[in-house]
Amino acid sequence: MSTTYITKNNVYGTSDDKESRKDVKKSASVERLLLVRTTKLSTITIKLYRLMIIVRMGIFVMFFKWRISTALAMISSTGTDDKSTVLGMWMVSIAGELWFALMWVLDQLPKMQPVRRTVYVSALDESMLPAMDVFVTTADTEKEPPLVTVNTILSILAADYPAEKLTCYVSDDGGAQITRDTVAEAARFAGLWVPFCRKHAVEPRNPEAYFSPGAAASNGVVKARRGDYKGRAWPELARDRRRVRREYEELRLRIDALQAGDLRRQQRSTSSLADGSCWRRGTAEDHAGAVELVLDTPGSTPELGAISAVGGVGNHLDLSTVDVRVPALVYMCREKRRGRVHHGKAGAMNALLRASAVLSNAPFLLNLDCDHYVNNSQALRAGVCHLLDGEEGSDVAFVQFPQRFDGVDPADRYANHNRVFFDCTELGLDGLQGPIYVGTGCIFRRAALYGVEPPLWRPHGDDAGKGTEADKLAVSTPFLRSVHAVLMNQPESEAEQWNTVVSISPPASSSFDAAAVVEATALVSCGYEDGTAWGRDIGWMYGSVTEDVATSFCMHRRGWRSAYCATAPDAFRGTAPINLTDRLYQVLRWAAGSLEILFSRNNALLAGGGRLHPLQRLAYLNTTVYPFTSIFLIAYCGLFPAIQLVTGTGTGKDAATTGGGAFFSIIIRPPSATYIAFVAALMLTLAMVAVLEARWSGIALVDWWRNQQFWMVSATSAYLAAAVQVALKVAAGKEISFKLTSKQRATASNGAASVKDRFAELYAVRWTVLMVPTAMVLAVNLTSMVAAMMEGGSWRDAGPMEVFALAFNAYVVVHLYPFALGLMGRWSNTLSPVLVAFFTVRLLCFVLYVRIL
Ligand SMILES: O=c1ccn([C@@H]2O[C@H](COP(=O)(O)OP(=O)(O)O[C@H]3O[C@H](CO)[C@@H](O)[C@H](O)[C@H]3O)[C@@H](O)[C@H]2O)c(=O)[nH]1
Ligand SMILES: [Mn+2]
Repeated sequence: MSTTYITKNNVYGTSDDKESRKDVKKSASVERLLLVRTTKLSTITIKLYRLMIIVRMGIFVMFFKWRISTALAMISSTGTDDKSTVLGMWMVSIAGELWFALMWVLDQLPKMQPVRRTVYVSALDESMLPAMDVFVTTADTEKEPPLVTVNTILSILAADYPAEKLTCYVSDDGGAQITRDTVAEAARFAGLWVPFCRKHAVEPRNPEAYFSPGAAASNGVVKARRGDYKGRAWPELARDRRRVRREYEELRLRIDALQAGDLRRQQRSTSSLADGSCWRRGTAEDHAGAVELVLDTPGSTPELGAISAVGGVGNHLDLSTVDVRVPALVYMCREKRRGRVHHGKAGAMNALLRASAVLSNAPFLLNLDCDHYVNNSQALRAGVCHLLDGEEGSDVAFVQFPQRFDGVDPADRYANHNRVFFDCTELGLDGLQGPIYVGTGCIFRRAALYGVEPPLWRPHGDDAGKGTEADKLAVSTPFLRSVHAVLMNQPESEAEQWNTVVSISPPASSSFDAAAVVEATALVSCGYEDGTAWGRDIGWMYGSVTEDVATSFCMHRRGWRSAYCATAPDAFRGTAPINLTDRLYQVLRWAAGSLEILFSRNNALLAGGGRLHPLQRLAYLNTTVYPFTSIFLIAYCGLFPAIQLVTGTGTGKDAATTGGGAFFSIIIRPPSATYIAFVAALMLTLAMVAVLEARWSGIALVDWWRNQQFWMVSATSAYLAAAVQVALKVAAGKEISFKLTSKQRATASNGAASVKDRFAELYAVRWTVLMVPTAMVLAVNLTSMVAAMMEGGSWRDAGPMEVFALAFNAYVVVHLYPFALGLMGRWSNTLSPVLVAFFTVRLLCFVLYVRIL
């Protein structure tokens, strides 16, 4: 964990709480409140890590110097006839090696200065807490089950945050009546759920996760045990829990019934099209806009509940000592019309940004995908610490939390946890200008989304509002007024920061008036953005299906910083793709979105702005060019072995006489000691960097390995497809669509079922064309190896190219192996004998071949 997490009641705090509390007291009395403490990592491990990276870069330089000079010498000694072939082959091979080296450097350099942050949540005074809007996006009731969204909403409403300062907005891009109905169901259940959570300090505050057996253990929350219990009397919790659980079961049934009814209506409407509009506002692509107030903002004074009857006579829930207020809840569905571009999630977020501006207009907003629920009720407060942290905090545009997932198989076969990114890369970036925004679990400063400059770069005395011209972002007067209210409140200095917070925190009015709701509806019409700078300079960026990377790039370029906030237990948790096909399509969308950014005005190399930290620029370059690796990779592990096969031999002395073998006759030399030493040094330093990285970040080596393995799988499948998609977009203008990831969970959540049964769906084979290149690489590998085996010859005839191809083949196969296991179906978890045999033979071939060489 990068963040030591200190809470008010100390229930979830870490062991060194006492010491931190002393710190807080001391610093509070001396100067201002200490909310965040940042420490640079300076252990011996991190120093060795930096050293190793530099050493490896040194080896790269020497290697390429040697390689290029050898190549030049060989080319010049070649007969004029073969010169161009030889030159071409050398160039291709060296280009590939240079690319791999460059990718490694781009990935490593921004990780050299990681920081750790300690957040002092307990230092936050209740009255200091600013208002917060939470945006939840949902788009498709089939891929995003309403029950998942309902749970997310409930976890937000029950978060430990003043009820009058919190507003939850749900955006429904599908325009489905069932979503509207289930939001209303969530609101009704919240009346019971929120006070229950408050009364017993329940965690996590997502009913499904709280009630389902086994879930608590897997999401880092220690299940309430009698001994740990700090709230009211234990028997009372047990009783209340039973009652609330019964109500929750009924909520589930009602949602099931709504879904069944929806399905029936859908079936009917497909048979008679005229009926289609009565269950929806229209279709998913064509419907009217709507903003509806589901729960109004409560008053600012706590309201104690009563002893309410739940589930019939004699079943009472005593809420007479609990504040029963529930935060406001708004349902929103932006207008969609056929033939218009809606910009996927980014469009929905911008509509939310405007609609919320004329309603609650909170200075900070949290963005959550419909499956990402609040797992730690203190998360919002932890995020606020970063944003309110004095002068430094005022330059923070957003606070990103790590993405964590439920329902991933224990082996994490498809590298869903992405540990290297979330626990190494983002921490490294936090030491520079801040982490990259990753789409969900992120708290934004509203002003930063209106395209203004951070205070740090603003000329003194200049107010933030000046930078934004009205015609750039608005045609609506009430909206403009709300924007100005936010921008005028932008702090100029540290002292002002506190004033701002205090002046913003009490909500402007205790309830939204009808006129505001009408205005909000106008703001989510699909023509609103025409002729404005939305998506270009304002709000979430358009033009890429990874709107997150583009949006954060624009903010960092403007000089804003961001902060990383990893809490224990995890702040938010979501669902990961359930099977390989889904996962590959997810990776494909990310890769295509990245390349879209590369070919846009937000290109990390070309986009101006001296405010971007140079290493930050490298990090953005890395996150936008990486899919091209597929081309080099496939050339190396597909093309080179294939050439070997096509030319008949790679090693035979008669190579020169067979067609196309000229290349090998010249290049093939005994593998020099220099070459072997280089390969060994490069591999060894790679391994050492990995081990040190795992040590300083606390991830397991197996996580690192998963990442490598899945990188190889995606690079030989989805990345290639992404490159093709983007080529089509650039050449023929074919737009890339936002294909949603399914949030269906592995079916059996029964604690008793074995791992194999629980993840049966995950291991099931669902063929996708994306796997074709991967399968080809595997096939070419196998055949080339067999061919080489059968060929014989003397080791003196082998050249560096061959040794390299061999080493590379082995590397590829080792990495693809677990993927092949995945293809074999569910029983593969216990190492299928067929694949073990395949792998052994492959290794044997390798050993034998090397001996023959
Ligand atoms: O037209 C659309 C498309 C998507 N969404 C919402 O966007 C979110 C993300 O979609 P999902 O398919 O779950 O994306 P992931 O595969 O999980 O992608 C990650 O990466 C994306 C960028 O590619 C980010 O937008 C996501 O927030 C982030 O979770 C979901 O809540 C959707 O409901 C919309 O509201 N409207
Ligand atoms: Mn998702």
